[in-house]
Amino acid sequence: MVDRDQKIQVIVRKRPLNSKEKARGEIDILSQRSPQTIVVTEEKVKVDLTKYIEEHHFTFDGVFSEDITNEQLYRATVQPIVQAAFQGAKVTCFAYGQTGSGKTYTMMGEAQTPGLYLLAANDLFYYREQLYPNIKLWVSFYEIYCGKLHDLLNERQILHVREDAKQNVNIVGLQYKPVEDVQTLMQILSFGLAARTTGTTGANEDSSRSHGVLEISLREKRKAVGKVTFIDLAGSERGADTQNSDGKTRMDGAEINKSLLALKECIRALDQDKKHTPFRGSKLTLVLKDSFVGNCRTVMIANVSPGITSCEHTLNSLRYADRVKELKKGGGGSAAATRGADQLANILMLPRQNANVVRYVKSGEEEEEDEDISPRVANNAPKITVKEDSDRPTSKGNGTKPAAPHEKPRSRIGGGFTSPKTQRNLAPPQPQPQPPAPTANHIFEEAQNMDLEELTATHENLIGIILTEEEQLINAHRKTIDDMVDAIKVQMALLSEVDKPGSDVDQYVCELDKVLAMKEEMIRGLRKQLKNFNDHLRQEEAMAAAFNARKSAMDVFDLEAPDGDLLQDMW
Ligand SMILES: Nc1ncnc2c1ncn2[C@@H]1O[C@H](COP(=O)(O)OP(=O)(O)OP(=O)(O)O)[C@@H](O)[C@H]1O
Repeated sequence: MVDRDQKIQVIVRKRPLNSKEKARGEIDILSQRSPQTIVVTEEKVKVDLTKYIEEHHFTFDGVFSEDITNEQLYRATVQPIVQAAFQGAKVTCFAYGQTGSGKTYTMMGEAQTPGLYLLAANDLFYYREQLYPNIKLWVSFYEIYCGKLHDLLNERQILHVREDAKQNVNIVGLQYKPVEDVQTLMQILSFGLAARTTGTTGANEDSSRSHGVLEISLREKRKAVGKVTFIDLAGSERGADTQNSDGKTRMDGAEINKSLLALKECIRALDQDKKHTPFRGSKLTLVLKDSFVGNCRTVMIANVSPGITSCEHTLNSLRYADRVKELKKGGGGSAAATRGADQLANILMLPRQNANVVRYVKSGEEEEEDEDISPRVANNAPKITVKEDSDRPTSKGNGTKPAAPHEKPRSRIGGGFTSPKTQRNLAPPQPQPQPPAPTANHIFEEAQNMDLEELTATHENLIGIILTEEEQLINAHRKTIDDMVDAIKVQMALLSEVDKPGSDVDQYVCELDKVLAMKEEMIRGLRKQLKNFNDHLRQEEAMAAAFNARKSAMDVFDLEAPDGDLLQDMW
């Protein structure tokens, strides 16, 4: 039984051999030696082909065998900390593990064996009725799939993450549903689960490739009191989908890997009371920022499969869980990542993070320093205005400035296109010369010279950039369409004025020229962004090919593979 004040617990849960494994005659390689220890019996082969057994011992806060029910697991791990949510704590429970290891079974459960969601909900409603009648429960359910957030309770709407001035992370548009009883909560959950993403990979047809995040928030009036969050993580082995020929699957796998590594670092930071929590390391950790700071209780349940064919993945899962709680080694993985990032910047000529993204900035508007990984929402973006709009705020935020004295409207045309603001808006920005992107061949050659760890970190970094750029490109596209519509309105206003008797044709020519130049520039900017994105996609393919070539070479020469820790950190 867990101490209710314990900040972090790492638990291992072993599932029983399933019927397929039994039919294949698989042996069970996992044995629980004590309430805290588990041993993996790995069969190995010597160079002279004689077989031998290597035992791997692991110790955790708790180890639960295949005989344990969901309810017993809940009583021992999550129940002791659930009530803390009513006193302001953020209670978070992760289910980690290989595909098919029992994450969903643990979280959602089955008809006769309700999982942690339902068991916790029962207790939350019980506590509310008995002790906290003024507190209301709200539920949200979303998934993070390939770096994007989808609202599972709202037709998989894409959601954007933003940080406000106080550095609180908000998920814009996420729906929270009020729940008054367990039945309603479970109906909402079933609805959300039906919308969850599964995909097809080389390894398993039904593998879960998304992180599902269920949040039950406790609020008194409109004020947040505490919350309980369950995260059913994507299959941990998905991070190793690097052999796949499909770029999207590769990208998807790398994103999963990145998020799991970032998660590990964040939990370690929480446990070590570090001042800095690297929650920006992935979308998953960014949206969970709140759960890594302040009054938190975190449970990580590592689910493991017992069959011999799962040995490697099981060892990787246990090593991962071990490092989450194994606290005194100090983080070693980030140095390689930093080196990789430097190398990436050098080889690919990339500025760090998102700075490479071309953003269309109208003249007169300063480019903002913006660390927000989500792009601007089109509606908030500065637009070409049709109406005169003298009383608008003149802050940098909407791209306007006060009119200079010499910029008085020259035309009698009523449309806003003659306003000082419009004139400034319509002035095309100066194109910035950019060096040509290195070719995929060049990247491939350079990558061949990197050591495997650096190559991995560089590749991951590039994927992170690509995922961000993809989102930004799509948003820039939307914004361009909005701006184009506005530009058409301006042109229509011009036409209607020029048709009037006594109109100023010179003025018409001048204004039309500006609008057309602006449209040209918008398209040029978008195409530049598109090319940049496309270059990075090709570069990523080259790096994946280089990695696979290097790995095959290692396999051919039967070189000693890096230890499991390193492999886990790599992909
Ligand atoms: N502790 C357990 N006892 C009995 N059956 C289990 C247990 N854990 C898992 N199972 C069974 O194993 C199968 C796979 O479990 P589950 O779907 O929960 O895996 P998963 O880790 O969520 O996989 P994925 O990542 O693909 O979603 C299911 O049929 C489930 O019923």
